[in-house]
Amino acid sequence: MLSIIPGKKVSQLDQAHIQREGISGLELMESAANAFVSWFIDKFKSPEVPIYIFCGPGNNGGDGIAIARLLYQMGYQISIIKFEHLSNCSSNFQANFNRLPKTIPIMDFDTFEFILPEKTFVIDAVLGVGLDRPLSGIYLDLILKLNGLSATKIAIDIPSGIPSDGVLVGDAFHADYSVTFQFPKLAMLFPEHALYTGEIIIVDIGISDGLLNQFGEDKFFIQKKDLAIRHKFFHKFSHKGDFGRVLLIGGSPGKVGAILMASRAALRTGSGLVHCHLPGSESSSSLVVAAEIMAVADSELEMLDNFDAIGVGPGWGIQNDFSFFESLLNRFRKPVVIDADGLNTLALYPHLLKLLPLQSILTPHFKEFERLVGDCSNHLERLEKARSFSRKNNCILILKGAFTSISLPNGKQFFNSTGNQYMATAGSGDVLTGIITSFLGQGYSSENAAICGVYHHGLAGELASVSKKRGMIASDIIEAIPETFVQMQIF
Ligand SMILES: NC(=O)C1=CN([C@@H]2O[C@H](COP(=O)(O)OP(=O)(O)OC[C@H]3O[C@@H](n4cnc5c(N)ncnc54)[C@H](O)[C@@H]3O)[C@@H](O)[C@H]2O)[C@@H](O)CC1
Ligand SMILES: Nc1ncnc2c1ncn2[C@@H]1O[C@H](COP(=O)(O)OP(=O)(O)O)[C@@H](O)[C@H]1O
Ligand SMILES: [K+]
Repeated sequence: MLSIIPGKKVSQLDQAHIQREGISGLELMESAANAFVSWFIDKFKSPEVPIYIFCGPGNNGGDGIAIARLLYQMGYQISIIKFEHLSNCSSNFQANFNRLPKTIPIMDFDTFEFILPEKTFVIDAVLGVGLDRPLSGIYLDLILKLNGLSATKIAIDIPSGIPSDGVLVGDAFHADYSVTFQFPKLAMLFPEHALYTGEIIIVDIGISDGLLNQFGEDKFFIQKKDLAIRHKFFHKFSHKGDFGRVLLIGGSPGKVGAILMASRAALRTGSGLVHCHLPGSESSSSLVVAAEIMAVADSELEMLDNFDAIGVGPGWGIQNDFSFFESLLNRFRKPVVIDADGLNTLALYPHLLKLLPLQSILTPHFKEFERLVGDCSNHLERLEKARSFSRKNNCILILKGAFTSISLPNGKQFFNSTGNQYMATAGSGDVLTGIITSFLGQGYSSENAAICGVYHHGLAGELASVSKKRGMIASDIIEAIPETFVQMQIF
């Protein structure tokens, strides 16, 4: 699992890597510059478009200088704009500066006129994780000017002005792409910064996962390679029972679709038997929900222990009479998945939280979460509250959105790397409930069900949106679930 290192520890991490590999800081900077350049030339093949690289005085600026040299040697048209007298710049900046071919134009910020051709690249190498205060003075002046340009804007490591682990105060560089070294910086995952980071590209500069883990604390970015080990594998003789018998509870007049989508998602995730309970149904014989889904009537809910996992909430309606929910939580002692109106009911009757089976999984979006814990002024506070909620209630808290976070009772937080904006469509959360319930029913631990669940859900959204884009609907995500297993070679 890729550790997200706090900004204040990055220079220690770099030092440890330098020592372990027996290389110099300059060589590490060269790796960072090479990693950036490989991405750049792969993405933008045309050397005709001029590139302006704005370099601050620290190592972020040093990266910019090294990148300038490498791209120049490949035939790109480069101009450098620097801020400080060389003697005020970091030693690796100076060393790279001295290696620049004399033919690269170098300008000082104070005399630079911001008249650029319409089609240009602007590369922000002004400030990186060394930012220690909000932008002001000439730095702010520069960033505001850059933001006004129509160029393609690329940030090195992090857009200048965004604090690596906090929330932006004032303004920052508006990047179309942020090419970040080795791991995403925490703040790049905050919704507040979406317009600043643009697309995030993580490039490898050679620091090992083991070393990252030594410097990491409790935050991780989920990657494809982390998934196989968390999955269960089935064999030729596996039978329906091995794949689990799950129950999805929800739906109410006008909102039956929500629980049906969750149920279909559970089937597509591999559940052996999927039952669906629509409250208020006296007899299951009159209920036809979908060919493969078995309807369960109120009277048939005596033997909850027959189920391997239960998911509750999609389309349920807020339960003004909480006695059914209370009895469910009292009688079913395996982890449950709670979403939507299940969460809203918990917010209304918080004493029910004490009845949650250990390691249950709650899947709120921001609004549902704030109904449970109160308003949050920013994402940092939301993440902190998610961590304490999970600890206090011994549950797994999945906070949905871009870069969905998964908080575990032991304080660890995982951030999902799959998914896209096209998933912001009615019912996609219901699909997630079905996927996670299915994994639980197949015998996955709650942690693995949550991590595999959000990853496959996001990947299904990506796959379905390839051809559908804005027209994607939640049913398309369900139909793409099988392809996620094929892509990841999980059979
Ligand atoms: N060892 C290396 O050579 C490597 C360098 N990297 C790059 O180095 C960066 C970190 O470098 P540094 O630690 O030198 O830090 P920065 O280059 O981010 O900036 C540090 C300088 O900016 C000043 N500063 C901070 N906030 C400011 C503000 N608001 N206004 C004006 N000045 C401000 C600081 O006082 C300091 O002088 C990373 O983001 C990355 O780009 C690494 O990621 C890769 C390895
Ligand atoms: N911009 C986005 N990027 C990635 N995933 C997203 C984005 N917007 C929504 N999603 C995902 O879509 C799902 C939406 O869930 P939710 O808000 O509960 O929707 P609904 O109530 O309509 O089912 C969540 O899993 C969320 O992570
Ligand atoms: K930067």
